Amino acid sequence: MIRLTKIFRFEMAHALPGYNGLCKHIHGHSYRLEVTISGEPDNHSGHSSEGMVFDFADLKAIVQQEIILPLDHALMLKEGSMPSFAENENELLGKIVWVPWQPTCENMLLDFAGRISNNLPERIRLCSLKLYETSTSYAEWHASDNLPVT
Ligand SMILES: Nc1nc2c(c(=O)[nH]1)N=C([C@H](O)[C@H](O)COP(=O)(O)OP(=O)(O)OP(=O)(O)O)CN2
Repeated sequence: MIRLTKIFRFEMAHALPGYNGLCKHIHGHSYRLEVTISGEPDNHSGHSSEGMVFDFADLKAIVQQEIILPLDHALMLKEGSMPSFAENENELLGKIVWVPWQPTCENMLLDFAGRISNNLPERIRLCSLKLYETSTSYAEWHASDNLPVT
């Protein structure tokens, strides 16, 4: 088994309503997301992906579609934390992503794990995610910590 990692960046604003500190206000981060998958290299000759576990380009396409396109330069807010009246009238509010959870690194990772896993072929496993919110703060999701209860 081999692990592959691809690194992504996106800019996003958020707020943590009810938080006892500055993060209760709308503020932005340059997020860095590290996505690690694992599988066995495909050594069937003649395929475009010969010798690869999974084409980095295919991993990029999944993460772009599921995470970067919807979240880059967006404002992520918890549902109910702000009236949504002006969204369609003001371009400044043109990219709000409403989520039912507090938009912390932890909850974002739980959401990302589901989105990425659902788009990977069965033979490829999502191993881990690492999300940097600042250069000194990051959260991690590991498949081994999140095994389904049987
Ligand atoms: N467990 C979590 N704690 C905090 C989160 C979070 O997502 N999970 N988020 C925040 C804020 O969004 C904040 O912007 C980031 O926190 P922090 O590392 O404290 O940011 P600083 O700029 O103060 O970092 P320094 O390097 O210490 O200056 C808060 N907590």
